[in-house]
Amino acid sequence: MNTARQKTIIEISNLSKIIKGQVILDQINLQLISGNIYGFVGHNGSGKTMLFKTICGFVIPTQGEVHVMQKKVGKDISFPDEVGILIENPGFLPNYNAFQNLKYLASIQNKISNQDIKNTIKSVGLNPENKKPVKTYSLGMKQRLGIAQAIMENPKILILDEPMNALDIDGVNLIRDLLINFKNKGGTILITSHNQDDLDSMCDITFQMDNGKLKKETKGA
Ligand SMILES: Nc1ncnc2c1ncn2[C@@H]1O[C@H](COP(=O)(O)OP(=O)(O)OP(=O)(O)O)[C@@H](O)[C@H]1O
Repeated sequence: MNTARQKTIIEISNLSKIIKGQVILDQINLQLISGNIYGFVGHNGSGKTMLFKTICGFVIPTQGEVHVMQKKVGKDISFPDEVGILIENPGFLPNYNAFQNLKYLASIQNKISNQDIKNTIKSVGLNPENKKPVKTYSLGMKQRLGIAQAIMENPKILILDEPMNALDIDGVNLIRDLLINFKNKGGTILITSHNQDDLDSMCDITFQMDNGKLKKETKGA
């Protein structure tokens, strides 16, 4: 769906990544419109994480270009602004509690208040007053905190690699509602999952990655 208020938010042209002779991303072209949820599926090692890292400026393309909000990543900007990212395990400080960890990260930009941080922690089903250090958290609790870290500064784009990993059924439902709410307020989401049901229930468009190549697969709900 493309309405007058929606615009191209991510544009990828002829993107390839080759490491030690192995083609990891293979001439990817992609134009994403704001206000949608885009799902990416594919076998282990098909290149989903590498694609996300390239969009975030963590990996430099061998060939091709990535533009996020009309700025060329790696040229106009090193890392795109206003993007919330969850890729692999977020590196939390193990002896800090949830609030202290997010406060520490939020102090880099200093855009949000302590109350904003507490509200975000609550929104992912954690207790902002929990004083236990994050090293005592379960995998699912750490994952929820990782999602909180990605959304807390109210970015325009969310890039989430396997956000539903390790979540229980309540967690999956909570995060799904939170992401749909984010989209309904105009946000754009790129998300991977190995669970097709997770993606079908919220994605506008799903892409299939296969051996570094990308193709549009299905029109979701
Ligand atoms: N730093 C690296 N150096 C060399 N090869 C790498 C590096 N990072 C990833 N790869 C390779 O790139 C390919 C794509 O990996 P990627 O992590 O993007 O897959 P994925 O689709 O996210 O897989 P999964 O579903 O298992 O998370 C794999 O063959 C992987 O071994």
